[in-house]
Amino acid sequence: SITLKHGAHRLGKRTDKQMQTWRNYGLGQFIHWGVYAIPGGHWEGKYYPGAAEWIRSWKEMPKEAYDNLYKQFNPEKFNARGWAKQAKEMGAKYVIITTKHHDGFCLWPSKYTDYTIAKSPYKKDIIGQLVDAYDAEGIDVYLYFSIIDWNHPGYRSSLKTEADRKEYEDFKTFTRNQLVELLERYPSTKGLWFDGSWDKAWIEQAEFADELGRELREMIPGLIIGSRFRADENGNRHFDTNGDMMGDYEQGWERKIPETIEDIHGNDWDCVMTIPENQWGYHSDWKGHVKTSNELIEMLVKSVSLDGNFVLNFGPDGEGNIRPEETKLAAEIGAWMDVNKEVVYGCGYLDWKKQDWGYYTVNRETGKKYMVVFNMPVSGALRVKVPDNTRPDKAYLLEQPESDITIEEIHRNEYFVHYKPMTPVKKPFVIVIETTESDADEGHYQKAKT
Ligand SMILES: C[C@@H]1N[C@@H](c2nc3ccccc3[nH]2)[C@H](O)[C@@H]1O
Repeated sequence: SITLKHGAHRLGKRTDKQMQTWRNYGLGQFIHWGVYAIPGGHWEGKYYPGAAEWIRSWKEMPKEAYDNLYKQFNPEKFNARGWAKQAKEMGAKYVIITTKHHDGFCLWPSKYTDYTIAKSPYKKDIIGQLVDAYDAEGIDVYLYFSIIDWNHPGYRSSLKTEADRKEYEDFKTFTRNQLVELLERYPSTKGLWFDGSWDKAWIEQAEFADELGRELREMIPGLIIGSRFRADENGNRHFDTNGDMMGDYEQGWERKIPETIEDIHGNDWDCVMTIPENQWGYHSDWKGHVKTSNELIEMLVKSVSLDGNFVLNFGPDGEGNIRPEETKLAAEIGAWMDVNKEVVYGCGYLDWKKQDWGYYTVNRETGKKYMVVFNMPVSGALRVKVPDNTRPDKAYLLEQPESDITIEEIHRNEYFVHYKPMTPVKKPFVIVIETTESDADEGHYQKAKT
């Protein structure tokens, strides 16, 4: 490997308490809220086919019109306590809240720009209310911050001229000032979720970004920052020139989930996911497939089974309401978590061969192993392959600990867990499987000669 001044500053996972807490969350909530919720994906009767929070970039949206929307932002229905209560009931252990998206509108009264909530009819600090409400529910708060800022005069996506560079210096100072301001105002923040860091201009700021990250981490010991924040001195993002991840967890899984344990390269990671195909901010007319709670629960369990966190996005409307579709899904996920949360919280990857019926998770403290079943085989026989010197002794339904499910040995290190549900299976369910470390098997299985 080569020597880097601004590459990864740590190899391997962070082992401190704050990161252990992060690793054990399992389920998080993303909130995308801002003035883009006012048009909600439409303008003068025209439908915007892109992501609602990007409507300012649409050729049909006059920039002037968008940039004046804040003058009508007055979300009277906004109820931070209600949002936090709903997230608690869903089972979210952390929340990531947009402080400022690509449009540059600040949901907190920043003193470094007038383009903030303080200058809207609503006036009050939205971030402060959300931080207090989620803290009160015991849900850890993380702040989303977009480096891209279409409102700031010094922002550039690339630096072509000396004038660009001079302007961009002001933008860099502004960016640092806002981040320091956020951590000073909201010291209970556990981490920052950076976005919009793919511009050439920012990629060239390896030294500045590295120094800024150091300054922010000094302000809040244990602060958690993902791999999307900065590039190394050769312009490499997420992974430096030596292939080592920069930051505390991998932030590359946006609307996608790793397939195998090899895909995560031994790093912590989160998946951030939308309910429709690709809408983060409020769009009043979702087109295409809207994910069901069964699909979202499978994504959650698949993420946990591969040692990651799953963060589900909510996009409140211009009035401050959580839309009915999201309320319904939050309730359905919450009902499932009420019964099955122990297969998510504090759980991770079990190195048993993945089977078609679903996913294994294991509790990192207790070693308790779970089979989370999504696809019941017509036979009712759930195949389980165990590592050498491991013998499954007992299996029972998590919901009925007194149930005793038959385990049949069918081959060396291979078993059928025979389960015939009494009633039609409508939601994923969990079988707990207990094992003992047995000595080498008696060798009564003969390998074929071929
Ligand atoms: C977490 C998500 N990241 C932002 C985003 N902007 C993009 C531009 C191009 C490709 C992907 C993008 N994701 C989305 O607007 C949302 O905030």
